[in-house]
Amino acid sequence: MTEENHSESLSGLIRSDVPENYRAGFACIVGRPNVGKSTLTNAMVGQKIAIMSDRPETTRHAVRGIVHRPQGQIVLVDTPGYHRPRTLLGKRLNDMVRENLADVDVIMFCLPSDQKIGPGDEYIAAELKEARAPVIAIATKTDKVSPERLMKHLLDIDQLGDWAEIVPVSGLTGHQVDRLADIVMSHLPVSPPLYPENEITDEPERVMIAELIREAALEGVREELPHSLAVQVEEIIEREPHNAAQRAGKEPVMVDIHVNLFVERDSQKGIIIGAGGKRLRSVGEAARKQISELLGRRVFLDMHVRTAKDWQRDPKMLGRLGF
Ligand SMILES: Nc1nc2c(ncn2[C@@H]2O[C@H](COP(=O)(O)OP(=O)(O)OP(=O)(O)O)[C@@H](O)[C@H]2O)c(=O)[nH]1
Repeated sequence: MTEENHSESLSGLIRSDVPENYRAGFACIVGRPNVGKSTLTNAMVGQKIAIMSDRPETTRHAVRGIVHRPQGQIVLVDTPGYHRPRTLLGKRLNDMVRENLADVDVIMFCLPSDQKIGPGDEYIAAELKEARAPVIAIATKTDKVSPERLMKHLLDIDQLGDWAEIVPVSGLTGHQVDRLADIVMSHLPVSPPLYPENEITDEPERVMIAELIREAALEGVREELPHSLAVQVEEIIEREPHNAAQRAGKEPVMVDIHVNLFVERDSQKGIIIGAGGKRLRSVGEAARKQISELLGRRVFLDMHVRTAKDWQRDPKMLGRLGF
């Protein structure tokens, strides 16, 4: 995005107390699955937004976090990562990544320190050669390796491409995260703030709710349900106020959230639901707590498990599920 674009669309947000050389813009985090993109996003933003997991390919949406600093603002786009496309879903994910890359001011490329650079990283490095934006190569998970191993990794990264900077960080301990934010900021255009200061994400609540439920539902059964679960938040309905504080708008009213969990085969329904519905109840309880925290109000969660055969290959179904 150019400086002109920023100031055109954001003239309404210019504030008098913004420093003269304030910078703001878009940054995108790329890398293979499981390299620490979500953890780094959360560390930079300072609040849990992206969904973390021990398993690859959970970040299916371009969740944005916003990093606020006195001297600037970084709008982070956490991408799903590159996949060699096998299904329509895989292809859409790659398209999303490309679209994001075309539109950012800085690209952050994560390469985990505890793993050697491999074909997956080389594939992404080759794609990034086409990018217009400067690329900052990041050695992630530095807390997991010795200084010697880290040094070797940094040299390997240097050999892999032409980077604006190479920065080692640990999203887990926070080591060097502030420095990384400063470096990213220095590559952004001079621009007024793009978002109000209290905003940490512009991702629709619906998507975040769906991600939280999907995470809870996959807990412990990922082996059986690798990529066959999709979550659709059908409706979010506010209840009538039930006390004086709620009527006066001093306390948020409770919300009912209606959700569909789609699996590909009937046999997979049982895995999600569990004997006598026991598992689904505990999934609901775990997700409800997190959603309640996210929305800052009490939540009633109504979940239905349904079969949608081959949803990953059906464009209409993918559209309905937000892909
Ligand atoms: N020790 C250590 N572990 C980390 C660090 N960053 C991430 N991890 C772990 O690595 C795993 C994957 O991290 P994520 O942040 O989910 O990785 P991702 O790249 O967003 O993964 P996808 O969403 O699958 O693309 C999780 O178990 C994290 O706890 C780090 O700095 N240090």
